[in-house]
Amino acid sequence: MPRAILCILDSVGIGGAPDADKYGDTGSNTFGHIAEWAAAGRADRDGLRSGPLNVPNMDALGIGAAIKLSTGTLPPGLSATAKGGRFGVGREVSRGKDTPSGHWEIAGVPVPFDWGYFPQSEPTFPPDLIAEFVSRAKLPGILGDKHASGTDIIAALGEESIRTGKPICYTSIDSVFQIAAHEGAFGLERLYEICQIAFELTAPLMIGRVIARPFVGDDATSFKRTGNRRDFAIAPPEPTLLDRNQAAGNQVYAIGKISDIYAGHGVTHKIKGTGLPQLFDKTLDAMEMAADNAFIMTNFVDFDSEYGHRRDVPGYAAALEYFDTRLPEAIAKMRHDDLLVLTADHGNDPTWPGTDHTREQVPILVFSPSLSQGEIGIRTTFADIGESIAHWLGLAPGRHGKSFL
Ligand SMILES: O=P(O)(O)O[C@H]1O[C@H](CO)[C@@H](O)[C@H]1O
Ligand SMILES: [Mn+2]
Ligand SMILES: [Mn+2]
Repeated sequence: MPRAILCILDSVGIGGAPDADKYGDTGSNTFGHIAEWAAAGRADRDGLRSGPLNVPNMDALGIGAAIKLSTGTLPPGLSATAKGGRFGVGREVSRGKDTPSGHWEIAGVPVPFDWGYFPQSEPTFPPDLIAEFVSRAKLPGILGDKHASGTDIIAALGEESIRTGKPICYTSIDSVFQIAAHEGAFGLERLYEICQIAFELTAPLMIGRVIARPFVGDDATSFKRTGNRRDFAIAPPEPTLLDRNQAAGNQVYAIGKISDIYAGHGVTHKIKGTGLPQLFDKTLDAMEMAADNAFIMTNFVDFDSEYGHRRDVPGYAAALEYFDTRLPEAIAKMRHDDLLVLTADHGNDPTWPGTDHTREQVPILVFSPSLSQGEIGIRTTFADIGESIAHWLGLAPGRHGKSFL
């Protein structure tokens, strides 16, 4: 009986989105630019990595061919043809270039509405929203109240936050209200409690997520965010592939951020993890445990949060190379009728200006021991990924997208 394993390499875009101009992202290409920089010796870091990008396993599944299909250009060091599996390109119809939009559409539900966003001004949050938040959460006030990179704002305001008991509230070009506070001084449970209050206040503004960003450390030089991040998210507007597989009586393993991204809907097994090694281990564990017709979905967030937003090209390259070294373990564990799909939810080109996501097409790399090699072309919605998995698992077709299997 079939099973499906869907790996979201968070932010691993491959350029070429036809509407990238509306986002100021024309020419961005996360994977392609990393390969170019690596080939030019611009992704070297002592003790971490050096030289051309070394991803033979993803290349065999068709990453080079997918990038060529997406952009017309084959990045250096990659192959124009796949050696196994089916490769293609995903194009997003949802307007947001954010994590929930990408994930929901991949799971068969394009986002039909516009998210709320906070303006680039400072303060960024509506004063009445903050007044209500401070009052309901019984806070002495807040810090931040602007667009910021999470690591930078913790370095800048973390000490003051510890001293005053005021949490750091910030946003980005995504539909987010993020709250950073010290795990010890402020308290993790207290942080989650105020995030829940903020979520209730921001949901009517169509803000997609409130994100708890706990950190530890003694001062600006040692502050570090922990794996206790938690996303309080608006639920998808229709049943996703997760709901559909659960409703059919099957298992749904949600690994890493997945459960948060779908507001827990359709999840039968919620498995948390931190860092690429652990997330990969947990995916392999799930492959051991999963029953017939199970759907296993993992979000590998580090590509995005640790390297893309940080504009860290060597770090991103090393992360791709690490993931690639682990791929044969997943393939070795596959049963004859298991399906493995690698894709991404948006781009986050580390060579691009700023620190935000980039509007890109994404790779769709599909492999099963029982599937012949081939090309699936440029799919005009990410929902084709979810529909293909639904088809593989024997579920009835959904409302959006078409199976390529
Ligand atoms: O800079 P940090 O805190 O990592 O924030 C990033 O993480 C958020 C959620 O993925 C994005 O909206 C982006 O702003
Ligand atoms: Mn993402
Ligand atoms: Mn991100």
